[in-house]
Amino acid sequence: MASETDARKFPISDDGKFVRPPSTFTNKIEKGGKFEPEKDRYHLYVAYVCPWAGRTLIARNLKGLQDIVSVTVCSSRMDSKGWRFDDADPDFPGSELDPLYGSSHIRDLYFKAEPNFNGRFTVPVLWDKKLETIVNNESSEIIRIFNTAFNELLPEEYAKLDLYPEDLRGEIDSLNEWMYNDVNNGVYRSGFARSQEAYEGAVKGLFEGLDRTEKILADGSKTYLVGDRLTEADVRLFVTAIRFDVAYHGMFKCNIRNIRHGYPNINRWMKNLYWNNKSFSEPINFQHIKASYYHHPAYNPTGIHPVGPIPAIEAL
Ligand SMILES: N[C@@H](CCC(=O)N[C@@H](CS)C(=O)NCC(=O)O)C(=O)O
Repeated sequence: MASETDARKFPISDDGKFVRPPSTFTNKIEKGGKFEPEKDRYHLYVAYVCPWAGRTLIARNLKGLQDIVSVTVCSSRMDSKGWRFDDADPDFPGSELDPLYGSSHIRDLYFKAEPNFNGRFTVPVLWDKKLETIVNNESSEIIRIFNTAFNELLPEEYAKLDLYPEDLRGEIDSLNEWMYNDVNNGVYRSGFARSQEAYEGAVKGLFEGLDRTEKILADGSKTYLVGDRLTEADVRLFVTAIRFDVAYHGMFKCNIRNIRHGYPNINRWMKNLYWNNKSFSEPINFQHIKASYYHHPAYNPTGIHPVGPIPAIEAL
């Protein structure tokens, strides 16, 4: 794998495939552990463009953690040092300053946590204000932390919401596995492929994954993916589905079909979550999503981003 210094260049294998590196901070928050569940101790750094960060924002809302875990939104336009805060991209609306250290870039936090850090400077970042370090930078783990770690500090209605219920774990795990590879990461494997063959392999797998998802949701016009309850599986698919027509269809050449015309059941399921549940719609910023995906000099040198689709998501 080529070594990459510019944060906007993504890891590519010799045959042109996009290969997502594993996350590097994978601690838990738990009673009696290094990271104890406490109010006002943890801070989440995100970019609205990022679906992985989007998972954590939705889970934070669903679990009512807004007063327990604070959030900072950085600009959705990277530069050569990666994600930047408002002072490094002041013209970008809706981005914020780093309230903890006044950092200019997300990478400053990685170096604060680990001076010799040599991985990728990704969002989301779950930061510990007490020990001044990164707790976890893997969204699938952060949403599980949010699901359980703070339950004792939460009112009953939020504590009892379980996004990963014991009786559905087997089904959720097996769905997560192919859905991550084919769909959630499939859009990136299509968009960041550097050979025709790698792109075609990824995009075919992606649409097979969407076809499979469509069938699951068609079964009795299901409201949720697994069982009859909202689970993390819905959160994980939603963040990809909501970006699909707006960004992946065009920028990542995922254009065999789109969601609104090609997948009526995914569209119905997505619209229901977006329009009927504020936890899902609140962290969706279509302006950031478009501005960022189309802000890749290597893939879109003019930086012009498309006007459509209009509307970004259809009405119910
Ligand atoms: N496994 C990570 C992936 C996070 C990730 O790749 N985030 C992207 C933004 S969508 C990122 O920050 N990329 C910056 C880079 O790779 O330099 C997770 O799910 O949290």
